[in-house]
Amino acid sequence: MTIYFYKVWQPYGCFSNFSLHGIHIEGTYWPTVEHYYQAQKFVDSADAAIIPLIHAAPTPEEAASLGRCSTRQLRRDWNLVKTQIMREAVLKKFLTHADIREVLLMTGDEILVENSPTDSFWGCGANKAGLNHLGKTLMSVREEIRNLLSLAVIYE
Ligand SMILES: Nc1c(N[C@@H]2O[C@H](COP(=O)(O)O)[C@@H](O)[C@H]2O)[nH]c(=O)[nH]c1=O
Repeated sequence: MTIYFYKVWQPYGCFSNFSLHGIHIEGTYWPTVEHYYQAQKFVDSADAAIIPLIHAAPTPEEAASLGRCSTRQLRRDWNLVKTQIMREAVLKKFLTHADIREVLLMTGDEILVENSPTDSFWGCGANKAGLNHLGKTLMSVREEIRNLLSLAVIYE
């Protein structure tokens, strides 16, 4: 059975990048994956001054709104690096927080889909045929954590 998620307050809301699960990456604490992801858009770009504002945004919605401003200049390699950046952040989130790691592992081999009606890159889009890269990232992270746990048992 496919598992759909989207908003934090809906079922499986902890799979949303807007869920309030902080991550430490390279010495910096980010309040949500969304804060980190939106800030990475501007690393080494002419608009890098926005990064501390995104970092300090009081909510992930505000972080996303700052990062989505169409007049700012994104880093040139953004389309090449964004899925890897997302994977690193999502992996860190589920390695850091044991309670939601259990929720992810309990989904077994079910297909996970970000049920975004507006995003057919990270989600499935309104027609449900989108690329679902966030769902794919979560499934890949689930697999990696399972492998890490089985290695931990072997070397115990
Ligand atoms: N969950 C969720 C969203 N989806 C998230 O938006 C991000 C994509 O942003 P961008 O690349 O700037 O279009 C990505 O983290 C995706 O999972 N968007 C929302 O407006 N509200 C929400 O509750």
